[in-house]
Amino acid sequence: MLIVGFTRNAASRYQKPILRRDTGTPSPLALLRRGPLRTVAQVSPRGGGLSSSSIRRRDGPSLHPNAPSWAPGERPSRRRTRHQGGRENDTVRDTDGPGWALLVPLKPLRLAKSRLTPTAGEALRPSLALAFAEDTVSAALACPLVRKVLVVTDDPLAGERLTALGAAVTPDRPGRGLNAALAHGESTVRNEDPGAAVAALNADLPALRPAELARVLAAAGERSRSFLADAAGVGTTLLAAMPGMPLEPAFGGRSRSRHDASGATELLLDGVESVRRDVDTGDDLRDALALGVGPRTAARVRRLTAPAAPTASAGSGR
Ligand SMILES: Nc1nc2c(ncn2[C@@H]2O[C@H](COP(=O)(O)OP(=O)(O)OP(=O)(O)O)[C@@H](O)[C@H]2O)c(=O)[nH]1
Ligand SMILES: C=C(OP(=O)(O)O)C(=O)O
Repeated sequence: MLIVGFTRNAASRYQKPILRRDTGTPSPLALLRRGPLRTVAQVSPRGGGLSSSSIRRRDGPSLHPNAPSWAPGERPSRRRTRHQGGRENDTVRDTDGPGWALLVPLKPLRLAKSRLTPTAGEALRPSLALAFAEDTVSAALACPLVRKVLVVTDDPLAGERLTALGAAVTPDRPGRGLNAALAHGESTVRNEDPGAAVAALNADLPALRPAELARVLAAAGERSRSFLADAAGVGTTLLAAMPGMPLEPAFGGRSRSRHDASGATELLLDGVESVRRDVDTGDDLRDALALGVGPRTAARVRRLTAPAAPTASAGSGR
């Protein structure tokens, strides 16, 4: 009885008043299998797409530039990281502004990404949410301007996996929603490291590229408080504050206008699609796949789109 009551409370704690509708096609798996997705990814001019070969080969290399070339848990040095992204990272140096501490909030996986249920189904949705968070955090840690990633989550599995990647994890102690979780993360970071600039970054950016994040953070380093609008132009994927400036997060729904009204400067940058591309719906996921997603998301999507295994009787009708 106690367990049932706890589960209900936990669910209502993370419930959203309004859920954006998934505008995807009626058949989500068909949507992910459609031709354009594969074609766009295969011929991605940036070389970062999810190729059909990387879909097929279970352990094959991902073409995404944030695919780690180091063992899980082994944090690369900043210098090594800077050269990993090749040409994209060449213009970003450690001296471009302060070191950033990134706050990444993450709901318990069993509740996260509810708008992806029509696409992923109840069974795969939590692992897809985890894959998004792993690819987001992995790319953030590979960004040369980032000196720390603090994940705010109550989820034990996510905490374990993200710690193994090199992130710090703190529980969602307030338990009063996304903005309270971020305020908690901000005070934790500022107590430990008062000289850090702080930025909140959503955990649902599976196409995130370290070099694009570096461009956004370099621009944020020139303003006292700033934000980046999401791909839909309605929400926010990153909110940044320089040392000594309060973050004042106002995420949720139409947060772009709220952050604007709060006095934060909007970062009007081109070419940072991977930082804007949050994934809430099946349509968003298809757009992220076209940009090129990280290796964990690629692997989960492969499971989503894999044809059902033939049964023993199939093909035996000769
Ligand atoms: N720690 C923590 N993170 C949260 C909370 N609510 C949302 N988040 C995270 O904040 C980011 C944006 O969240 P939402 O889009 O509201 O939620 P979501 O789980 O991603 O998706 P939906 O369930 O479809 O709304 C994601 O990284 C979430 O995991 C919360 O109450 N606590
Ligand atoms: C939390 C936000 O977005 P979403 O709910 O679309 O992930 C936001 O943009 O503030």
